[in-house]
Amino acid sequence: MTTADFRYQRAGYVALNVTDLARTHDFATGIYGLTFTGEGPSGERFYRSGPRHHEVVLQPAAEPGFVRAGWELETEDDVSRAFHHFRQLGLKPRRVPAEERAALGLSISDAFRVREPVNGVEFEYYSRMEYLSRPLDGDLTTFKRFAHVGIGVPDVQRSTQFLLDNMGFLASDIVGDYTSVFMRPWPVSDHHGFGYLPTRTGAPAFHHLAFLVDSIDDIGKLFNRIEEHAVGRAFGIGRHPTSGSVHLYITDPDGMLWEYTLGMEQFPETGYRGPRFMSAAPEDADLWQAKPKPEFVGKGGVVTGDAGIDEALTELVAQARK
Ligand SMILES: CC(C)C(=O)/C=C/C(C(=O)O)=C(/O)C(=O)O
Ligand SMILES: [Fe+2]
Repeated sequence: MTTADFRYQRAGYVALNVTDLARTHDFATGIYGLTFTGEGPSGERFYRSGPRHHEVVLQPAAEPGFVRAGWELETEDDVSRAFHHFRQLGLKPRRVPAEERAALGLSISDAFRVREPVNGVEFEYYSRMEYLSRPLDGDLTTFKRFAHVGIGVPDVQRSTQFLLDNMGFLASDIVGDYTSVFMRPWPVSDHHGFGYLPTRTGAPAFHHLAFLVDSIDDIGKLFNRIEEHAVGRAFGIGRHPTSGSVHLYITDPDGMLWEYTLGMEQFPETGYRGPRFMSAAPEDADLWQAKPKPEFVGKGGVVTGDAGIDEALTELVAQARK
């Protein structure tokens, strides 16, 4: 159980800024294997691996980076409780206007956005995303679902503590002296839906996104596809000691990291194990001794904005940073 009185259903989606939408579109569909859903009114493009309207949003921008993570809650009541929970905390949640919800496939859901105050990372909450019955494109990969996003931050421990204390997350594993922490939005069973990792810039930075795939064939085929198309490989094929998943990280045209992950540990709703304190020694970094390449630090910033963070939050932010 967490201290939050709302329940998560799944890690929903990630929105990214990209500098060349056409090139990243070709990467997302032709290399990574996602299906293009369509374009929104501001030129943003939606991509999916299954029936839900989208799991990735790509927005054209001057600089690459993370815009927000979307979280599906179990019911509309959960969305309402979450909204009041964050408002009571002083976090200033903002409702997503109806026109924007319609573009996001959320016409019959309430939806709001809120920034965690330690770093300004934006989360969106909703409960009902449109299902599309039309078939997926192609057969490059058999996906299970969108899995997680990783963000680099200056203070992993403080950042984690805020999510555990206030945002309904549980820690699954802690690497080193809070070098990285992998968290799950309770009661979602996947080992993690969100991770904090070291930042390469001193400021919040995008690290990677990941989708769960169905079989080792999907990982092997991606490995050969990236070689054929001269796409960069940042880490893998390997196996994470933390979630136990088989992984392969590749770089998109902006150098941002997209991971395939296979077979991660599943947690029960209650009676789960506590977080483990994992060794951060390089020789413990991968069960198959895969070595991260220099590109594994990632690329891209985090759009932190300042909406919702004002003087009323100074005390909360100061506490969270202490
Ligand atoms: C090498 C990194 C820090 C690491 O430990 C990654 C772990 C996992 C996992 O356990 O699945 C990730 O998904 C990840 O951060 O990509
Ligand atoms: Fe990952």
